[in-house]
Amino acid sequence: MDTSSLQLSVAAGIIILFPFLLHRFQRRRAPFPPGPPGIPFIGNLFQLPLEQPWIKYASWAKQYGDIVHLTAFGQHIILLNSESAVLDLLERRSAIYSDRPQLCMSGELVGWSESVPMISYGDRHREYRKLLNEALAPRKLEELHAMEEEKAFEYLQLLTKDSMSFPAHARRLVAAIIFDISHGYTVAERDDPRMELAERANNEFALSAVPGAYLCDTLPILKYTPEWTGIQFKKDAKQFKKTLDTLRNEPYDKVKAEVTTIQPWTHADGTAKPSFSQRLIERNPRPKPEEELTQKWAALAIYGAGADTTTSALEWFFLAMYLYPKVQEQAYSELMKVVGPTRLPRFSDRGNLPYISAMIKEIHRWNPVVPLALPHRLTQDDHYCGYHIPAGSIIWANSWSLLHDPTVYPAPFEFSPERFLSDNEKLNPDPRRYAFGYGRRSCPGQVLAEDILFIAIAITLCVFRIEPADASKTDVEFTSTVLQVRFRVALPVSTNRIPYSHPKELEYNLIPRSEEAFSLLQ
Ligand code: HEM
Repeated sequence: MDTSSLQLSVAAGIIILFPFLLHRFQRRRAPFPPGPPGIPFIGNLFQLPLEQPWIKYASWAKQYGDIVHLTAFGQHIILLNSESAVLDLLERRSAIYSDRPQLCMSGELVGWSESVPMISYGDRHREYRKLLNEALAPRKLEELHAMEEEKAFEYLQLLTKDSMSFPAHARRLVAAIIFDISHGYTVAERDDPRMELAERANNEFALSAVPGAYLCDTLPILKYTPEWTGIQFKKDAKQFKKTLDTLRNEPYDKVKAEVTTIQPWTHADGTAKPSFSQRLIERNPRPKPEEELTQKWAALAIYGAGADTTTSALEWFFLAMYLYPKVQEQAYSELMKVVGPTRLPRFSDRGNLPYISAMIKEIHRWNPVVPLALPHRLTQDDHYCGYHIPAGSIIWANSWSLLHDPTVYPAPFEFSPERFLSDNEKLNPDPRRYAFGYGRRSCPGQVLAEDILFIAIAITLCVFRIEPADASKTDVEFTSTVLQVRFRVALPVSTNRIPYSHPKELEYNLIPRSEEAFSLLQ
């Protein structure tokens, strides 16, 4: 090669490689997003708020910008506080932002890391989502409306008998609908063993995910400690795993035993009620062990991820009704105009009840049940808005902050369904876009949740007026527990636990609307 062609080749090489080299150079030079200064090695661990972290995160955003960087023991944490950042990263770049962080104790040792919401992004997750999306498609869910109306009627009857236990009845209603869908199981009127098992599993998940409670989360090597040493965390893991395995296997195995095509030689009598599990078993009568496990986890996810969230939204509805009596009266008057006093509302009325629909949107906006979505995990280094976001970062999207931005939702702390009835398209976008999460991990149960909320809300308002027990008390207290567990343990918030939002307590009176309304329950 002569000198000139060598020079030419070098120049061409530089031109071709320049964008790549520049990108690498920028990437290496790019700083982390700004954030509050931390302590060496420990990072910002002690600054992470224990209660309602979304509020502190929103205030950091005002100080440092829409993308905030924190660390805890070397773990990078990124807080996203604007719509553009959330959608750019979690939706437009969802191929690399859809993983989940894992904990050693609750994830690996107890086994939750295989569950739909917690599993790492990959083939198994895609398989789960395929099964769930198929079963929870809007057209499929319409077939369930009659069953849901029936369960809502039962709930109203129980509420009439014992009006002071709304949270328990709401929880039972949601469980009754969900277990019917997932396993064709009928929940008992009280002390249902399967609901108790599910709550125990949730409780144990909460305990096993408490940051700092188990040293193996900080030093994963400890997981290899043999059981014969009698070490406590191994004993706890064994007990929690047993509960989780029972909850995943028993309901499914019961359906399997009832489907005659599987085991015609047993006493199975073909009595399996139509359900998600029953259809999976019939469609794939001889699954490989791996396929069967996938089916079991998918069936469990409907209860596991759907029950507490939907019940919480109903609690927020209750609270909003007694804090905002004018809204309640407006909803009631719409119901009386469309449904009238001589029957109960049905799904077929929904299209004619715009105020109720706006109220449900406002519940999702006013106090989103999952204010920070679930944590996403970035799988490869990324570069955004001039910042470097390292692979392995835990990403929290502050949905609460987006839903309380006064430039988008004026007077954001007011409960005002009217905001969704105005013609101004620029303001008050549909809050469900944020309340149900993002990208490839967004909630597959949204339509089901909306159905349950609609029927429970419409039917309650037709029969009862909800009043505060003490009208002078107007301040709301929140909790941000891991899950709403029976004993409502308030637990500190870690880098990758899931804070859910609940009202701390409900103090209300239920006043029957009329003799006529009451007689509808007979
Ligand atoms: C008001 C009720 C509900 C709300 C507000 C809600 C909200 C959410 C949110 C914010 C996420 C996390 C999304 C993300 O990581 O970006 C999620 C995930 C999930 N939700 Fe819901 N949800 C509700 C009800 C339900 C119901 C009824 C089901 C039943 C099937 C369900 C099943 C799931 C599952 C399986 C996931 C995990 C998805 C994945 O990781 O791929 N949810 N939900």
